[in-house]
Parts: sequence; C-alpha cells; structure tokens
Amino acid sequence: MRPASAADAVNEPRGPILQLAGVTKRFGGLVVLDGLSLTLPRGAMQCILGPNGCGKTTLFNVVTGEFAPDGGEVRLGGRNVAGLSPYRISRLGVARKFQVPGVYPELSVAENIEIPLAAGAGRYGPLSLLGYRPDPVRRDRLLDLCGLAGKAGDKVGEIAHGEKQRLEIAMLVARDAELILLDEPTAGMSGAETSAVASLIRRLRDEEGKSILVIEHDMNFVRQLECPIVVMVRGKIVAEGRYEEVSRDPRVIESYLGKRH
Ligand SMILES: Nc1ncnc2c1ncn2[C@@H]1O[C@H](COP(=O)(O)OP(=O)(O)OP(=O)(O)O)[C@@H](O)[C@H]1O
Repeated sequence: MRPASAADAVNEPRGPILQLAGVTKRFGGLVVLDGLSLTLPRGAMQCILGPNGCGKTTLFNVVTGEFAPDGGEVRLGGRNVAGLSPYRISRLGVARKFQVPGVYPELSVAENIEIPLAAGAGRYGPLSLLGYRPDPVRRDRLLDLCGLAGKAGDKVGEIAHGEKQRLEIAMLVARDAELILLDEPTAGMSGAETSAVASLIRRLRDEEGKSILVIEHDMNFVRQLECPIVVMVRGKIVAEGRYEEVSRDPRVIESYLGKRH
C-alpha cells in the first residue's frame, strides 16, 4: 500500500482540478499576474491566448511552483499549493512541457516511454518501485496515441521535430500526470505536424481523461483544439469563450488575426 500523500488531494474526484483565485505575481515594481482567476474542470482542456509578455509563462510557473505567488490561491484538486516546491507539485500529478522537446535522443522511441512509466510508478517514493513491472501494453497504447507505434525501435535523435514533440507529450502521460501544461507545443511545426499534435491532445482529454492547459499563439492550432479559450491581457483574464466567440474579440483580432480579419 502506498503511503497517504498529498496526491490524494488531486485524486479527489469532485471539483475542478485547478483553480486560481486572485493570484498576484510581481517582479520588483512589475505586476505580471494581477489578481488572476481561472478554473479548469477535471478532464477538461483550456487554451490560454495572450500577447507577448502578458504573463502566460509566469502563470505556468506559479502553477508548477517555480514561483510562489505574492497573493491569492492556487488550488490543485481543492488543496492550496501556493508556495509548495516544484517537485512536490510534480508529485501531485502536474506535468509541464516546454517549447523545446525534452526527450532522450540516444534512446529508442519505446525506451523514451518506458522511462517515465517507471518514474510514474515511483511517484510515491522509492519503495513503491519495488513491485514495479514493465507494462508493455500501456507502453504500446502510448506509442499508438502519439502515432509512433511504427517507430518504436527508432533512435529518437533521428525522428522528425514534430514526432519528438508528440513523443514528449506521451511521456508526460506515461508518468501518470493528471494535469498537463503545454507551452506552445507546435512552435516551429508544419501544418500537418500541427494537426497531428492537435489530434493527440484531444485524444488525451477524450480517451485518457487528462486535464490540459495549453499556451498557444497559432490560431489555426487553437481552432483545431476545439476547447474553451481564455484571453489574457496584462496579467488578467479579460475574455473567455469558444473559438468562434473569442476570434471576434477585438483584442484577439488585433494580436493574432490581423486587422483585416
Ligand atoms: N524571473 C523574472 N524576473 C523578472 N521579470 C520577469 C521574470 N519572468 C518574467 N518576467 C517578466 O514578466 C513579464 C511576463 O513574462 P511572461 O514570460 O510570463 O510572458 P508571456 O505572456 O509568457 O510572454 P511570451 O508570449 O513572449 O512567452 C515580462 O515582462 C517578463 O519580462
């Protein structure tokens, strides 16, 4: 039996997975998050849109514990985690993808999935690894999800950029994260690669029940995510809605779609 841990708070089945209430973050005199509030229901996906410098990455940093907020609450599964260290928040089931793929280039695609599968099993401490057995069924399911089943034996350093990005997203799922934070996951990708990532992320929500927050600038990708969008300006959420509504917002047209839209 694993020890009772803070993860139980995240595993609490009712209520939102993530709730930010009046979160403030300052750097010296610069107010980057300005009483920001946001709620992500369990098993849902939301996309965060906002101009450069509005505080999107800082928001992720506050959720993952990189920065303690100066005020407000960050609730994961109902528990206020503001000020907890990143490793504790990670153990609560939060995983984050940065723009650059974080994969092991010298290992095979399948090995890249096997490592976080073992790490996920060890999330409750080294003792929980004692009974760990590799799970090829789960590994193959994740390879299928990210569209790399046919490349299981390929060296990761030699697969395409878009494939590395999809592999890393599958690795976050392999380590049993419940809340997944994706920071511009399609940066530098072609249209076809972008569509493949959108399809993967929708499947994580629909088939794996993951809760997902995505920061993105590419409106074509945002449309394909088919999820609610929040618009952030100067550290606050100023609008929210589906793509069709948000894409009529003058601030979104100005920043993302061009004035002639
Ligand atoms: N550690 C830090 N120390 C000081 N200022 C910071 C720090 N991190 C971020 N900032 C400032 O906070 C503001 C918001 O930065 P942030 O990276 O959160 O914006 P963003 O919306 O993610 O921008 P982009 O879309 O360009 O990535 C910027 O003015 C940035 O310079």
